[in-house]
Amino acid sequence: MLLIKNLRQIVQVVDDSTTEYLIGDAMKNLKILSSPDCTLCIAIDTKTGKISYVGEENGVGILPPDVEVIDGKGGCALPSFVDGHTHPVFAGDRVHEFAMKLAGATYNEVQAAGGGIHFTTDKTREASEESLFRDLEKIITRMVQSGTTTIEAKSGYGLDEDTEMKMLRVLDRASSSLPIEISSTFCGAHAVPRGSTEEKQTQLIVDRVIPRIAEAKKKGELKSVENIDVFCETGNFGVQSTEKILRAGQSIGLAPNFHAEELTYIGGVEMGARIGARGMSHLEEISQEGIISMASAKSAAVLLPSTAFILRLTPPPARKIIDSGVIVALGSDFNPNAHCLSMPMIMSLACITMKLSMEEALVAATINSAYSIGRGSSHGALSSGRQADLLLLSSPRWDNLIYQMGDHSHLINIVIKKGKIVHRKQ
Ligand SMILES: N=CN[C@@H](CCC(=O)O)C(=O)O
Ligand SMILES: [Zn+2]
Repeated sequence: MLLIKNLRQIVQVVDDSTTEYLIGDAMKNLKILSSPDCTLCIAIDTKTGKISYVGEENGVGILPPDVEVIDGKGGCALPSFVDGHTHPVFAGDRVHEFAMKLAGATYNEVQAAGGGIHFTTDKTREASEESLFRDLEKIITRMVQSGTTTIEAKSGYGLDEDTEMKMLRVLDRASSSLPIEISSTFCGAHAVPRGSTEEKQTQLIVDRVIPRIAEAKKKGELKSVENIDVFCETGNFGVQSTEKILRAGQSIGLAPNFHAEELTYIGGVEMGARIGARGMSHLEEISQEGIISMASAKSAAVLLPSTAFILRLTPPPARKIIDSGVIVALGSDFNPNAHCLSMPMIMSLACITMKLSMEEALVAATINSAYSIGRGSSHGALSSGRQADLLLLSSPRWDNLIYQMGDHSHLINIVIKKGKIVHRKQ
């Protein structure tokens, strides 16, 4: 057993192991335990990696002789973050394009000139599997240090069969060997490769790559691939091609979780709701009908505040989306265009640019983002029976983490994944 004691505050988010998400006003009502005398504790069964008790120390019962104790030092505990949208496997960076965008070029202009995803695709095709893994390892170390212990992570910088498979293998290796949990996503429809067409790329994905993924899954390889993604956008994949690809993914057991209505409105959300997509990301240009359809389909809206901020886009109508009862999650969208992997920064941006309250931002970055990758009842909250994925902060209040924008490396003392310490501040 691992016992974390001397805590002043425990942010449980919810105190059961059945709730899968919070919507509307419930996002504001976090379950929080407080003790001015710092008598709160969390007990973890290290054999299962699950939480066995949350509450006052005097209620924990008889401790086993081999109990390991962590002193919470009067700080607070909260669930570690689930990052609902990342592109962490790639070679090279695009700092030169950042300068172009600052000078006024739009995302689509950069891509049309052969940059953007195409630039990163060239570099990623050239890179060896080993070097992609080593780069990913460094990124994941920084994600864990900033409090993230579970991510959704996409392929999508290969676009051809072999490089997409290479990226998925890198993610699979990371998921079994690095201290982070990965829900991998096949995103071979991230862009139409140079020299191809939307139709040809759609056919390639449906006829060749998806069957190859199915085969690999059947053989017990690619254990972490769970989702299928398409960049559904003008100039990339239209609604019809997107539906075809997502349905082909669904037929081999992948959950649709895709990019929709980021730069232009084309009706991707209405289609996604109709086919039961588990999540849709970006949504800057979502329609009123789209919002209503997401609420009734229980599709998570995975909002990405750093992307809208960096590209100077009008942020999605987050208040309207929340007030309409949609399940709202957050993601860092870490990628060579939006090079921010810190979920505390993402929460701060969500509060400032999208008008979320701090409570709503935390719900979106924990239980609701867990829901967007099918882990809503096991991750993203601190209650008995849930996975012991949590952070210990040096501050007495959890919300300092959002308020002290960019200061998370100072505030996060310890990160625990499945009952094991995976980061301790030096
Ligand atoms: N919008 C599409 N895909 C990524 C960007 C990828 C890239 O520019 O490399 C995103 O979510 O922001
Ligand atoms: Zn993305």
